Amino acid sequence: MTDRISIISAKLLVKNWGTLSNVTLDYRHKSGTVQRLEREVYDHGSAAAMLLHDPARDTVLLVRQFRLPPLLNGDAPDLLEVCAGLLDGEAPAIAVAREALEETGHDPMDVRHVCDIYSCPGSLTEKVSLFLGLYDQDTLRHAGGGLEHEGEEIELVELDFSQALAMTRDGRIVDAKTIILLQHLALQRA
Ligand SMILES: Nc1nc2c(ncn2[C@@H]2O[C@H](COP(=O)(O)OP(=O)(O)O[C@H]3O[C@H](CO)[C@@H](O)[C@H](O)[C@@H]3O)[C@@H](O)[C@H]2O)c(=O)[nH]1
Ligand SMILES: [Mg+2]
Repeated sequence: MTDRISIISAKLLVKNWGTLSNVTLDYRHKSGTVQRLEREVYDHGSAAAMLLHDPARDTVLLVRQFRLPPLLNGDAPDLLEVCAGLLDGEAPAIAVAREALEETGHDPMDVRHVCDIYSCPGSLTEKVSLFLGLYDQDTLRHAGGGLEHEGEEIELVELDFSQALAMTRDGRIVDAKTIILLQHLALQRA
């Protein structure tokens, strides 16, 4: 790994949809002291997400869907997000195009990689590749809505960009990847 860190063992706690492991490691502090630590890590693979923007009308196309963890944390469970999905072994650019089509029905144009983020680096191995893409009436292929047989029920929500940005400030948009992409678009035109 690195000369600061030695992985001693990784004990599999749960292998189901994702994999939860308890990792034992030796961490050498700057002082030279070596400390044995245990950390639980959840691995469900990496992901990709895309903000769809229509520059002519200055709108964005988001998706609203049920998310269990916010509900368990005492928040509203229907989150407004950019379209996104897990990689399923694909390259991020391929996966994000597939997810955009499944979830929004659009085959976006001029897709551009923005940055990669660790969504929760203390607990998850997941790295999310963020993209910006353009949509309009010519990129529409079908109604979208996600895959019902996988338990998805996705509502498409089109908003004026300024309204979506305001919603990141008043708590109506709380998903990190969505906030980052909306702020990226705002910075780009500032
Ligand atoms: N059987 C089973 N299926 C699951 C489980 N967890 C999720 N799924 C299913 O796996 C699929 C995941 O859908 P994707 O569109 O590929 O991923 P996503 O959930 O949209 O993930 C994106 O958004 C998340 C929330 O912000 C992000 O956490 C993630 O990184 C990614 O960006 C969905 O059909 C969902 O129902 C589980 O524990 N068991
Ligand atoms: Mg998804």
